[in-house]
Amino acid sequence: MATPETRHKPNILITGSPGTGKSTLSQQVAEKLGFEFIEISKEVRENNLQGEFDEQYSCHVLDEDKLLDHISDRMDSDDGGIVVDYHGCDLFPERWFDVVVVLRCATEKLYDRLQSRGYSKFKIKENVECEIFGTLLEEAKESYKEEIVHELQSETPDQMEENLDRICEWAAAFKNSGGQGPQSDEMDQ
Ligand SMILES: Nc1ncnc2c1ncn2[C@@H]1O[C@H](COP(=O)(O)OP(=O)(O)O)[C@@H](O)[C@H]1O
Repeated sequence: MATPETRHKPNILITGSPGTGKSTLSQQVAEKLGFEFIEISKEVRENNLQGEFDEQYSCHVLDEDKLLDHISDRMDSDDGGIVVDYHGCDLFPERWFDVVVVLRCATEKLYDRLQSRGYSKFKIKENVECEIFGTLLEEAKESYKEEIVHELQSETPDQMEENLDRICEWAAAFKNSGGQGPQSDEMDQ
């Protein structure tokens, strides 16, 4: 079972409230680094990993056990080099990730992004509140070592580009440290 000490390339989790830009950024990071991209919502849809249907949110609830089983071989491999995108982080084993990024976005912008997706008023309110309370950041800090958790603003295309560069630098720092995990002083520059 791989750990940050044995992994050849870092595994990166990109999390945040829906609409903060996770899938767009994750795709770019994976492309730039030549890493595999696991978009959890797509993985769940394509592999029938849903649980029951939630009427209020008008979507299927995730079957967490099925999902973890489904991706565990890849996540526990010593190869590493996987970018995961999901609006949650406490369901994954802590050992799976070397870098955890929490994307943040101002409420008005997030509201507009979710509205243009055609979300119901209820769903927009729930997701915007999740962002206001910083729920995902809190969850990430409770689930992973603080030094690997990074909060990044994701409101403008410039920020998206800066975030891409920073994450790639952290991935390189992991490699330079010989698979010992990125050093916190290198990561916070
Ligand atoms: N930093 C950003 N600057 C401008 N637009 C962004 C930014 N991040 C995301 N977006 C836009 O917001 C929308 C939601 O992004 P997406 O990546 O689907 O979010 P998520 O995967 O977190 O739900 C997309 O239309 C995307 O282009």
